[in-house]
Amino acid sequence: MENARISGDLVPHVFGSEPIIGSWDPARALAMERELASMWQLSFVVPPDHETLDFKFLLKPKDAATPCIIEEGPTRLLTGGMLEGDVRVALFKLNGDDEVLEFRVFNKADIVSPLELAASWRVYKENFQPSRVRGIPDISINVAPTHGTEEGSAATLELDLEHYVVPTPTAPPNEYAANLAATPASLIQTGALRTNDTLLNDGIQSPSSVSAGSSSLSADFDGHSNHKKNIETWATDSSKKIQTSGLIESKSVGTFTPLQKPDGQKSMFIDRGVGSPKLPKSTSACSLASGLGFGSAKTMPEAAGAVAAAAVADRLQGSKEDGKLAIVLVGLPARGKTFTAVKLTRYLRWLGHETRHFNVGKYRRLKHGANLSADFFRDDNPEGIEARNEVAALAMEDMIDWMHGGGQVGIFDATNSTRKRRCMLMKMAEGNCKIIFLETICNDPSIIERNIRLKIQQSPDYADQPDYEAGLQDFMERLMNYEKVYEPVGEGSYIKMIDMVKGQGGQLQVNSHLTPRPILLTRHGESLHNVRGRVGGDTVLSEAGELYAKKLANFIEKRLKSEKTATIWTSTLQRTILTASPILGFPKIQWRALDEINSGVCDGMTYEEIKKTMPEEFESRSKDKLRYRYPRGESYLDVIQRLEPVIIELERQRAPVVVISHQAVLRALYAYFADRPLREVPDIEMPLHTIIEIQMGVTGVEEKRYKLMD
Ligand SMILES: Nc1ncnc2c1ncn2[C@@H]1O[C@H](COP(=O)(O)OP(=O)(O)O)[C@@H](O)[C@H]1O
Ligand SMILES: O=P(O)(O)OC[C@H]1O[C@@](CO)(OP(=O)(O)O)[C@@H](O)[C@@H]1O
Repeated sequence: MENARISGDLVPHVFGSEPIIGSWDPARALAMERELASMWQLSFVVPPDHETLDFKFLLKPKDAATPCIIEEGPTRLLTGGMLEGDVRVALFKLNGDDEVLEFRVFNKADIVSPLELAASWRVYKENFQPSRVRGIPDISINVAPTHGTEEGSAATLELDLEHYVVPTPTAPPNEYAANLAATPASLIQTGALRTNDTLLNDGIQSPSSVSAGSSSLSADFDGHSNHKKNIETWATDSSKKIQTSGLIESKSVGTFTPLQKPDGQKSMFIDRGVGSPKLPKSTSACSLASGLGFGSAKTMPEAAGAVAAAAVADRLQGSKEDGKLAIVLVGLPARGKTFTAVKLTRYLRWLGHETRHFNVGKYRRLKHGANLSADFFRDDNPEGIEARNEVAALAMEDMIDWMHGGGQVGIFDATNSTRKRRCMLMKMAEGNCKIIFLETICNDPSIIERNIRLKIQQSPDYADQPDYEAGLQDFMERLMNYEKVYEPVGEGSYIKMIDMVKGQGGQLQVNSHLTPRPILLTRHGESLHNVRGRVGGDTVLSEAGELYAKKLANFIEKRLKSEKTATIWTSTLQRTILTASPILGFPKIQWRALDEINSGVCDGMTYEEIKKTMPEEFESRSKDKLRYRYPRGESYLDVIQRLEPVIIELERQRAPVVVISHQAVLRALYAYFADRPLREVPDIEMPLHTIIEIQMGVTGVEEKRYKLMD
């Protein structure tokens, strides 16, 4: 709606037939947002086949005591996202009809993708119903600002967003960035580098044409682009960085290959072993893209499997200190191995593992150049096979050397498409590191086609190939050569990611010798408040509670005696800390997130007292115990939300954990492992003096209960 004259103390609203717009209650109308000085807007998602939405506009004065002003004329009807009939102006009579305010009305409907629609509508429909019980609503949508929005503050916002652009603070040099492109030591030491490729190295050794740390590079790119560039090489300590104009992705050093730019200029492409976005090379590439309907392709969902695989590898890895793990990718070309390797590297680093990505394709290009035809990859080309195995071995040597130097998880990125090759790698790993194979399998032709197009556009292998079709032809031949000899993984520890690339569906098959480890859940020993039936509080243990604490310590000593290590987690309330105190020999960690549900104003009361003194609270809680939030306290939903980091940490633990916590908290934790639905959480049986053992094997979750005393 638009009206240049409206003053700030009348806020346009929408009200009508659906609960989201107040079910015809002006007091619960939905406020419109001020887009511009004179434009107010409200946008929301409705299913395409939604029942007709009846609504009207109304103006709500800031002062709640003043009545709303409802627009003149019949109810407006919204069907399929569009207004029925003519979009008439909205007329409001003010000051006893002496004045009429007129708004122009605009209506625009966009189709949002089924994914976005389903996500937003389902989430609203199912989970985020405004809480119907006493207490603060779980969410409130578009509540009109109650204070502090001075008159027209939004209107003063400059529309030209560039006006607000500030320089991005420069991040300190990141030694990881060089990782992907650092020129492999094994190739430099063996002098195996191609001579006519000009190399910037990481300062280990400088080929004649470039002196490490030189401030300029004279490179012979096809003769006619022999020009000086202001460039600094990137020394191993990455203290220096490349500064130059015209370079693409100058975040790392590596081989430079001239890149065809549309205006015929030569610039330099850096081979980091991973594709980096480049300008399309020829119209055919564009037409193919649009032909595949990728013209408007949004970014594809992240490789979900990579994170899942990392979680498995993270558990396989064992305690961070001494584990060495090689994650060896397996898969045909264009199955997203490198894409997955990059995500895996980033995620495992985030988990705290010293991780590095070794891309064998990069070794091959460095040693044999980036312009090898499909023949090089034929299974009846002995030189090709010899050369490919040699660079794979060189990469594996580098990885093992790196591990001896402190590296923990190496991501070995190559097709590794035969049992013979994988056997060679397992032999090299013996005594140096564990190996887990990560096979990416993609059966979706549209994804494969998309990957191939991107590969030819982005891969260093085709950086010199100006003709997209020729590149495509060659790559398809290369693919055929690999398909002829490809042997799926069936040996050792492995994870198969099957069609997981779209982030929807697909499956992860894990065959690895993950030693399952137990998680022991138990409430604290009986507390003085438990004896008196009082909730919350922070009381000490009763005599029975103290006896339980001793029995628990004996139990844990026996149950975990074969474990190298374990940890004891408690809340910050003394009834759990006192329960843990007799346990010896294991580190104890106090989590505030494990504190009992906060009963707010009811803390320390019995249920009888609550029922007598706050009947409406008691009534509300018994009606919806999941969503009910104690005044100035928490709901079970609040407890569940604050337990997410605990769950993530429990999933990552490789050693047993003993969780000593509280009734409500343990109901929520147990529901996660036992896969119980949300609505059951507040009523799950969680008796005192009982230990629930959860065994998290690869096949699923087993449970066992020990009742140590009544
Ligand atoms: N899940 C994905 N989402 C988006 N792009 C992807 C995905 N997987 C692969 N790609 C793109 O497809 C191309 C081929 O993937 P790549 O990882 O290089 O395959 P491989 O290493 O198996 O040969 C690359 O340009 C990559 O960016
Ligand atoms: O949600 P309900 O069933 O009230 O159970 C939670 C209550 O359990 C109690 C005991 O009544 O927990 P705990 O003793 O395990 O700390 C109270 O502190 C807590 O408010």
